[in-house]
Amino acid sequence: MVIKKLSLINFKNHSELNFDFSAQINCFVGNNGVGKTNVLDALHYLSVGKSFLGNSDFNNINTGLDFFVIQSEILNEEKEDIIKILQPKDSKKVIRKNDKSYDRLADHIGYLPSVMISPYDSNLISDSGESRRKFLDAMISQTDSSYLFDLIQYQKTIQQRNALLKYFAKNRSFDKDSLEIYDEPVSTYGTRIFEKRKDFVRKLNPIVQYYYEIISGGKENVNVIYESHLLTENFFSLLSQSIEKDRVLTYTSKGTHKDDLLFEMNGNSIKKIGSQGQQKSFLIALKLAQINRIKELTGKSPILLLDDIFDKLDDTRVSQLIELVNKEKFGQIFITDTHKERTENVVKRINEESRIFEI
Ligand SMILES: Nc1ncnc2c1ncn2[C@@H]1O[C@H](COP(=O)(O)OP(=O)(O)OP(=O)(O)O)[C@@H](O)[C@H]1O
Repeated sequence: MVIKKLSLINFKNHSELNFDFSAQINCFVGNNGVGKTNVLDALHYLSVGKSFLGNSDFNNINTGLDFFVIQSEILNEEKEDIIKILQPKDSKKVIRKNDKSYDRLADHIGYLPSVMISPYDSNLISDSGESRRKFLDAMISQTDSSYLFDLIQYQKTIQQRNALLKYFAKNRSFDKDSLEIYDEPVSTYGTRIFEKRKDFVRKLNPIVQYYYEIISGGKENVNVIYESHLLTENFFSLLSQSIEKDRVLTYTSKGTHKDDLLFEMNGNSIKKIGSQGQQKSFLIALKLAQINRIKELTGKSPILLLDDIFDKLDDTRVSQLIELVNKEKFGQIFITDTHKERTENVVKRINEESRIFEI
């Protein structure tokens, strides 16, 4: 997949902006706040239909205006597709491929896989389990559309079960049989999600270790560990054991919606003992492993979005990363940087065709 052209209208701070991309490396350079990351965010929209910053779509319309449009020409093997995303200020977002609207956003996921490496990745280490679960889900969804379907159904069913628990609490009543109606669907969707997450992390971990060793020069040993209540108990017994607790809490306390990823360095939590540089290297290794898995599972090279990547890494780590990017033949790459010269030097060292855009 190669993004050949991109046009933005009223997207964030850009009134109108057009790009003709290189099939290999594209760099956006300019001062702080000129809108470089916003261009990467537009590319992220093309991939998964939403902002990577988690903003509501309406907030991404240039302030005070009525709509935004992101349009792109994408080379999909031999043929060219036009992807258009339109967000009016007072109605639903529309995503079209070659003039045909998708019924559901989920149908578009996986068409143009992407991996973003950004300063916000540090939230993956510092935030609660929810952001790591979202990361894991986004990663698997890009390679497996039935996973996304199971996830949506699972979340709906858990919401319904929680609503019933709240209804019981409000009405000072309880009916175990009605609650147990949810056991079957929760268990079916949840167990499938669990199996896929477990398998994905099992295969991801050695690749993270491989990349971390290259980036860090083999100094520390890292691990990605999958944590789930389902590792020790099946779903039916989890639900029946926690029924009294759920009744008091008025929500479902056990299940795959509580899964987490543990990031370790030399057997300790990386959050506690990792320096900023080590954490950043780990996150890059994690993302490179993500690219590797997506490539293996879909046969597509995901587009790589590198936001401010060179800021916190020392020169050796930057060189190692560049060598890696060079050697592994990643897909199309988009980089932002405030230093034009640094970008030019980096790009020179990578033996690929490139374009630099001053924003
Ligand atoms: N909906 C919007 N309408 C107008 N401007 C917006 C909107 N959303 C964000 N912006 C502007 O976009 C700018 C930030 O853009 P962005 O984060 O892409 O900058 P950047 O070039 O990556 O900066 P840095 O080098 O600091 O990371 C800010 O000036 C912000 O006010």
